[in-house]
Amino acid sequence: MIDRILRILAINPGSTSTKIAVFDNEECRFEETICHSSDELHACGSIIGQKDMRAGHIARALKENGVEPGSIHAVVGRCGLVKPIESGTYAINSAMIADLMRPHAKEHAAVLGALIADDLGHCWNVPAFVVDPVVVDEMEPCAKLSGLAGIERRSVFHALNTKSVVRKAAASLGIAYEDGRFIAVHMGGGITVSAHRYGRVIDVNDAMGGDGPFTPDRSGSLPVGPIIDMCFSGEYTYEQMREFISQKGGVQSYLGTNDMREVETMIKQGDEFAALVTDAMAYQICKDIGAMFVVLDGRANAIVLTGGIAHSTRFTALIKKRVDTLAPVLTYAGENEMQALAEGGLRALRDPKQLLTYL
Ligand SMILES: Nc1ncnc2c1ncn2[C@@H]1O[C@H](COP(=O)(O)OP(=O)(O)O)[C@@H](O)[C@H]1O
Ligand SMILES: CCCC(=O)OP(=O)(O)O
Repeated sequence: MIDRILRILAINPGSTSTKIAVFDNEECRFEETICHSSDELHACGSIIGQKDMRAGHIARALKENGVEPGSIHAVVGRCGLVKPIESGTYAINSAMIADLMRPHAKEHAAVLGALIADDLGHCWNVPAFVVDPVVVDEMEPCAKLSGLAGIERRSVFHALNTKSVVRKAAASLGIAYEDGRFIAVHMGGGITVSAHRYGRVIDVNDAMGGDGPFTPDRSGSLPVGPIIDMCFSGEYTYEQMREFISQKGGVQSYLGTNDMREVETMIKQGDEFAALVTDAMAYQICKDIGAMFVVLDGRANAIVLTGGIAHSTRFTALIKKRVDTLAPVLTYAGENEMQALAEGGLRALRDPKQLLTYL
């Protein structure tokens, strides 16, 4: 018997790009990354204000690639900061849309994945799903305590990509994801170091919360004392302080760019400070890998490096030299998010019982 071909549109909005792909079953028919200039983004005013602009690019890309909307069976989007939930594929419903419209959810472009998928699903009368949102929460109770009553550690990370690449890494080692212990390091705009034990992410730094290593444009964890002083100095607004954590911290604050390719060029041209900043980012990542190794009771099948920065062999070498005695280091440069979105959508279409409900 020949399987019916199911066509999936996958939508993945990032802070500076919108990736879209169309899959016929597991096979990618086309994939396109639409890069947005900062002028194009600023002209929209806010992340939510970018929705129509990004949706317009998607419509154009579908047309150019000869994909008729009527041929699509489901739309699957990356999803942003909704409530903490279990890993899986969720039907987009009114409760999710209401949560995506809350101010805190609008801080990251991933919110647009669900909103655009929902619009297109209604327009084409097909189901709209999200897969492994950034708020997948499988953290152990012990990992939730911050050290101050009233502040709980959050699970906000690259769940979609890291679960997908760790599955691949496990398969390459001949073990099931659900049977192994892995440390995944996603190194992109945000950097997260996650401990995967038997298929669950039991601890991870908060990608958006001033936690973990510094990144191309986020501060990561900071000494709290000086931050309190800055907050009350009268020199900075609330929004400026938030920006240090989410957009204007990290490499951006030291070197004036968040593009690690530019930083590599600076280093090649002899810029010693750029080399020091890069070394420090790798050093902080390694400290968190060490912490997650301990979270996994000192036993890991592999350390998996992924995300855009994993394309840099100079950078991955800086990490390997400190941690390759702990476990084999496997590199999956870039991300596997489009495939992971499509696979999540296909699972839900083929077996609707697997579809989870967002409450
Ligand atoms: N070949 C490369 N060498 C070094 N850095 C790279 C390379 N390719 C991409 N990057 C960097 O990766 C970061 C973006 O990673 P990516 O995973 O695409 O981001 P996001 O997690 O935001 O989707 C940027 O800082 C970019 O400069
Ligand atoms: C919101 C958590 C995931 C994240 O940081 O994504 P980016 O690296 O794409 O900004």
